[in-house]
Amino acid sequence: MSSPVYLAIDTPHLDAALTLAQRVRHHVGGLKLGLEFFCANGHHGVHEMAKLGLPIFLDLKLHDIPNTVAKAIQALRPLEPAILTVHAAGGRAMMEEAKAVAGSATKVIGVTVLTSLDAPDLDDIGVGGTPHDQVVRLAALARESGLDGIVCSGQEVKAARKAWPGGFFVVPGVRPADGRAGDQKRIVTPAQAMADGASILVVGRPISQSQDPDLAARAIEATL
Ligand SMILES: O=C(O)c1cc(=O)[nH]c(=O)n1[C@@H]1O[C@H](COP(=O)(O)O)[C@@H](O)[C@H]1O
Repeated sequence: MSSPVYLAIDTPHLDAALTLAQRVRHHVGGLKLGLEFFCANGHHGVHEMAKLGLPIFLDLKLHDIPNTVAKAIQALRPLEPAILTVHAAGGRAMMEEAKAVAGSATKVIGVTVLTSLDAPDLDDIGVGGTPHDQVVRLAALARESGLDGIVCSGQEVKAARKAWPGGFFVVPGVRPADGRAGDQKRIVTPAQAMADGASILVVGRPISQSQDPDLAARAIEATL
């Protein structure tokens, strides 16, 4: 079975991205290409990364009016990503449109509450309640809107999975027990996230910033 770990490729440099992905390709299950990579390398960069043969998760976190998001997704269709993200806070109509225009082989996933935010951060942007409550609320909305699943932290995935047993749950912000949190605020270990119902994990710096990325990927895999 392939690893549930998707490697976050957070660099604007295509050569560095290819080198890193080649080093770890046998110990990760897919590659996550985010805004930093896509803004610098566009469709060409995605095609180059896809040549490595791993599933591509295109993490653009689209968030705009329904028409604009739908048109953006149409423009991305030739890339046939396995996974594509939109912000669940964009609302029901936006998510419905997103799912309607995405290719049938693409899972459209709603980002709920970023793992870099905690309760005071939500308060700052006028969202009352806890991250947990907000994740559960947006997960229900994403499900009703026809999406395939959500992104949430490992602290909420158990509750989200319980409410949506057939959902696809993406968990970033995971850290090995001795890992550095950096800007992530709602972290759990990879093993805990999987035990609580994650479908896949997104791991960036614990692998990419390691002296030996392949060893770091294998060490994480061994804990699962
Ligand atoms: O959608 C994501 O992948 C995502 C959502 C979220 O809530 N938090 C989050 O960290 N991510 C992404 O997951 C990756 C985490 O990277 P590290 O913190 O370096 O492991 C980054 O590429 C983020 O863009």
